[in-house]
Amino acid sequence: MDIEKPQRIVVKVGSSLVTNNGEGLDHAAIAKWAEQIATLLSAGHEVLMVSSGAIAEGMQRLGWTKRPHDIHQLQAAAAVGQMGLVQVYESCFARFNLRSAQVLLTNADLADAERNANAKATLETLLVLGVVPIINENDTVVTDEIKFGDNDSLAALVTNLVRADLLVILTDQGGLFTADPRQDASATLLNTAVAGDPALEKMAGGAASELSKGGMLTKVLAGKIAAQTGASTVIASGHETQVLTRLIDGEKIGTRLTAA
Ligand SMILES: Nc1ncnc2c1ncn2[C@@H]1O[C@H](COP(=O)(O)OP(=O)(O)O)[C@@H](O)[C@H]1O
Ligand SMILES: N[C@@H](CCC(=O)OP(=O)(O)O)C(=O)O
Repeated sequence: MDIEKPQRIVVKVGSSLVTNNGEGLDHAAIAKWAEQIATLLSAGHEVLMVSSGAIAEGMQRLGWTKRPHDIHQLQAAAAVGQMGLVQVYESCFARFNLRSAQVLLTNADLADAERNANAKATLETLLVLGVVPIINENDTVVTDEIKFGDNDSLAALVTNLVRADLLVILTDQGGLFTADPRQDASATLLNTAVAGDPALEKMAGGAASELSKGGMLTKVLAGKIAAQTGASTVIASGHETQVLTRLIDGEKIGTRLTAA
């Protein structure tokens, strides 16, 4: 690992990845990311996580098998599920003697100068303390993000906020394909592209399941936002073995969107 050049990295994990086929949170997967993040921290890197999964976990805890359409029920599920989400992260990071912290934000918070400055100062302080921030949308106070599954753009805004070098969006596909691989078997993986290229938006389709919302379009748009502060974005599969440590070691995995 390149300890000469430590990087500040935002890692976003989506609902499709953090949950176990509708059977609650995937503890084993979360433990593996925690282990890799522990390795990155000990090499001098700084890592912030943006994790979805509150609604999925809340539905599980409430015994709901179908995602409700009522927005307030979704908000209630997120409030229930967020408890479980941060419990799993806390216990997984504790295995590596690391502390984690719950940070709930909205796009509107980051658009407000005073709240933006406070969020930045808190996150910077957590990083200095060696604590891993676990960020999610504050679903109690917003509805748009739930409707559009916009944790991808929240991750990009966090990348801008803390001037991270890299945004890694882990999902259930190997990266951005020329078309949705679930619908088009001939789709091929893009290895690199320039963030903000409008052609990418045409390739990106919607989400895979009822549990996740954003699909690939919000990831491509997140790459465009992250590039505004010079960060590259990698979209890669969270199922890939040691994906985070291999990426930071310079291995080419998934799709890299570079800032022009
Ligand atoms: N061009 C594309 N390349 C890859 N995946 C795509 C593409 N277009 C649509 N998708 C879909 O996007 C899904 C990932 O988005 P989503 O389900 O919202 O994941 P997450 O919960 O990780 O945010 C994939 O499973 C895939 O079906
Ligand atoms: N804040 C919500 C995230 C909503 C969502 O669908 O996000 P994602 O799976 O990243 O497209 C949650 O934790 O369930």
